[in-house]
Amino acid sequence: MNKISCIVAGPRGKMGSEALRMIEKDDTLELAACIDRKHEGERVQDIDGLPSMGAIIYTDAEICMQEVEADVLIDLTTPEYGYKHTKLALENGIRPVVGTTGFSDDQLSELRQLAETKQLGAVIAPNFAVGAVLMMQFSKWASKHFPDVEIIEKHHDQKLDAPSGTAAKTAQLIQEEREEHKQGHENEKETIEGARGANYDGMRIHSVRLPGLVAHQEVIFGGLGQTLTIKHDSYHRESFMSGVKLAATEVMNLDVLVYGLEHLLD
Ligand SMILES: NC(=O)C1=CN([C@@H]2O[C@H](COP(=O)(O)OP(=O)(O)OC[C@H]3O[C@@H](n4cnc5c(N)ncnc54)[C@H](OP(=O)(O)O)[C@@H]3O)[C@@H](O)[C@H]2O)C=CC1
Ligand SMILES: O=C(O)C1=N[C@H](C(=O)O)C[C@H](O)C1
Repeated sequence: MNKISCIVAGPRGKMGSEALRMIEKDDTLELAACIDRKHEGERVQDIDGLPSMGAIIYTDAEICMQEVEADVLIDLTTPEYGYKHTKLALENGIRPVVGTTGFSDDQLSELRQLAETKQLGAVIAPNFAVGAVLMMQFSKWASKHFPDVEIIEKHHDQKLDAPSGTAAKTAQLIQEEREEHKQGHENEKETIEGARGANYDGMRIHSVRLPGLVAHQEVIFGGLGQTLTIKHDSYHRESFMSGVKLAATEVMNLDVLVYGLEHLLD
């Protein structure tokens, strides 16, 4: 069986380097090339801290995607470049698997449309950890019975986007499930701006950023005389890798863009 050949964008990053280690050990995936901001023309194995892999690094994403024969782009970069890389991949017949968070709704719609026009599979997943996907699904279900809900997400202090992609996706899933609902006191006033967090359709999202954290989320539901808390913790970035592999495998059988790993799980 042919291996699925992958380009990884962001190979020196916390997630990108973990993805390289996963691909190195995997029998079904292989690394075709990397896209980085530095190290043009060098090999992955020549970069400190990266696995011993011979793939070449490109700093120009367009040239990379035109020159390298690859099935899948795995993007783990920044919102700005992740969006550009995803678009380029679709334009060059390469299926994107995107973990990068922080895309706007308009960007997601545009990419969905492009994938449809090209009839090319794409997976954009704000969280590749199976436990986090279940946490989001359980939260969606719970909101049917407990419409009063707040989300607390906690991440390492190097994270660029807030709220996290996972929190935004959780809020969207809850919005789809619960009836139209106003929560909290109608005369509530913040005496310090931002005290009540971000407002997504009346749901509050609180973003904590601290060294020592990896990726954590609690969804708290309040009812009469009770609360329900649904919580997930990623303590290590290995937690995301079975999801990255699943997406890189399943994207080969898709001809549309799917948003969220839940679409690929039984
Ligand atoms: N879906 C999921 O399950 C998960 C998603 N994420 C998301 O993945 C993304 C990356 O996270 P993380 O690894 O923690 O972040 P890091 O900052 O550790 O890594 C990002 C990497 O991308 C590189 N980069 C920046 N611009 C470019 C470019 N133009 N071309 C190629 N590489 C570039 C950075 O280089 P430099 O250091 O030089 O700036 C850096 O090495 C974030 O959006 C995060 O939210 C994170 C964890 C899980
Ligand atoms: O930046 C991170 O670290 C993470 N980002 C994703 C998000 O924004 O939800 C997934 C996970 O929470 C880790």
